[in-house]
Amino acid sequence: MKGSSLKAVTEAWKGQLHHITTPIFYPNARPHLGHLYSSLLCDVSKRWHAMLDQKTLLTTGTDEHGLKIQTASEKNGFASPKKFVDTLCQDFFKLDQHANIDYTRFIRTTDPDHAKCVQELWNRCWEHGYIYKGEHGGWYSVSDECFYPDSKVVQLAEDGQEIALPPKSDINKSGTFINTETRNEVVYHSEINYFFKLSAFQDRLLSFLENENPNFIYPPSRRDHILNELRESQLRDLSVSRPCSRIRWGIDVPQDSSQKIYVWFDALCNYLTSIGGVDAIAGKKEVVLNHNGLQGVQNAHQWWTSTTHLIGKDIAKFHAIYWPSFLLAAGLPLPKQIIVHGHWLSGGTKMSKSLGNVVDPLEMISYYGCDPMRWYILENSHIEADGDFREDRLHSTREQLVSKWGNLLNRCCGSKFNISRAISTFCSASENCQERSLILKDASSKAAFLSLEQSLEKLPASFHEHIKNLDTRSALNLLRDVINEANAFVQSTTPWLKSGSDQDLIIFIAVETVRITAILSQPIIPTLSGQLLDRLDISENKRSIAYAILGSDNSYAEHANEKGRPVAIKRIPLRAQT
Ligand SMILES: Nc1ncnc2c1ncn2[C@@H]1O[C@H](COP(=O)(O)OP(=O)(O)OP(=O)(O)O)[C@@H](O)[C@H]1O
Repeated sequence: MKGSSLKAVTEAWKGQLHHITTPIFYPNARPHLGHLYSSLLCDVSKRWHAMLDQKTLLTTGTDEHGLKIQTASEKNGFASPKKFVDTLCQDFFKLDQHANIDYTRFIRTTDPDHAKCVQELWNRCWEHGYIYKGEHGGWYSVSDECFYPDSKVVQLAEDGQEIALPPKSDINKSGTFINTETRNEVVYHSEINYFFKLSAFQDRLLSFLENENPNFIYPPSRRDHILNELRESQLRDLSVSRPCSRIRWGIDVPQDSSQKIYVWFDALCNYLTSIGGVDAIAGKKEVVLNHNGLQGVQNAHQWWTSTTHLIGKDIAKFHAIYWPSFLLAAGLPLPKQIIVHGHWLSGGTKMSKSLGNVVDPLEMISYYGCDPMRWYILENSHIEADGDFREDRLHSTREQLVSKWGNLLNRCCGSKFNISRAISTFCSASENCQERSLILKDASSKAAFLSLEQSLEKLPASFHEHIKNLDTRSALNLLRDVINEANAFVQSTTPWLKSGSDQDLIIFIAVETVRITAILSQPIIPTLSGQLLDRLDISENKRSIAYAILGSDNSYAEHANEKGRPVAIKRIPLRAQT
């Protein structure tokens, strides 16, 4: 039966909650392509789930405390770290706005409700006996905001050669030491800190990830990576505070104002704050969230267990080991899932603010447009792999949108054809496609028609299968293939040399390809797909997933074949390299 697989999908998903989170980004420099990538995947996921009639939230924001911010603020001559982050977070707002990221809350860890939430989480862990005071000595990286064991540190000689770490007593503390993975500098510190009993959660986490919820970390390769880490090395208790003498810019430890809470404990808690806070999630109090554009969200507990964290692989350990442990210690439920994606590289290494090897997404958007940039990123990445940015490929992606999709639409909208007549004839026809195809005289045209009809029939459910796992590359390949198939069909059947129902049948299936692909691509390219649908005079209330079925809308395109209608997307040259 037509559209039955799509119906099964929509029925199963309808009415459920979907909360997706981006990591909160460190505003110590302007955002780059990597930040946009995480936000974009979340935006697509949110928009797709909304199309499936789910209630959705997307939360994002900035991680504004810690030594890195304090130091960068001083270095840049700001009067206070707050003034520094107030300035830099504007770039993150701007990127979201220009990239059309439809978030419901942009949380800043300097928001007053957040400080309260962090202290509540701390208090719960403290009351349950999972936080204690002790002396801490270790290798600390300011850049990575964490301590490393001796096994992950080497000394650098003056000529840059790596030397094995000398015994502790012989460590020349004025030498240069680096972490072996991130290559960032580390320094030896000994101080009084509060510790979190991370070691108490090793078995619990192993059993959870192995048996209770093997899909908690996606993709499986990332879960296996975390599982190996848990199996092979003993978790050590984690220092979760820093003395104020070293870090002034942070949230106070509730029991001890001489200490500030470790930035990761603070930052991870944003996910709780943004949907109502600890007590609301624990079900102790009811809150009504007034998120931007979404009034009156209730039941924080249910939202929390429907939460997916999307993160880059650089922060997998913090989300998959530390975060569940903090939550378990606090007696809170765990979120639904953690999805981990790969990195955009530049010169073979991770694009990062600290290294400065970045692509400025705003620059690309301002020249090539938001939607071509969105399509390019989503088609040229895969969550399991790292990727390289190429501006010439972005340009050719844009070219393809113009020459394939735009061309198919423009052909159908030519003044020789009458889409309105074509769809009113074939949408209301009682015969099935097999019978319709008989109108076409030659066997190869009939076969091509039936093949295209089948591709369109299968498209929505297959598209869903890929998008639900954020395999946007495969999803976009499906759209591209069917558009190519429709172009080839029009080219070979030459409707401009035909008339009557022969011509109408070709135009019917070609324009239906544009309509269905534009409906499905709304989460990917929200503006451009809207313009394509506008060009076909498709009413606003017929753009939902239920209309992504051949022949499901019999009342559009009344004026589509009139001359002088605006074109959705035009060609531009590759940007001149400066
Ligand atoms: N190169 C990248 N590729 C993909 N995602 C990235 C990349 N860089 C950052 N991100 C996203 O941002 C998150 C980290 O944010 P952060 O602000 O720490 O970025 P960063 O550029 O790595 O910063 P820094 O260089 O200051 O450490 C990652 O987990 C990921 O979601």
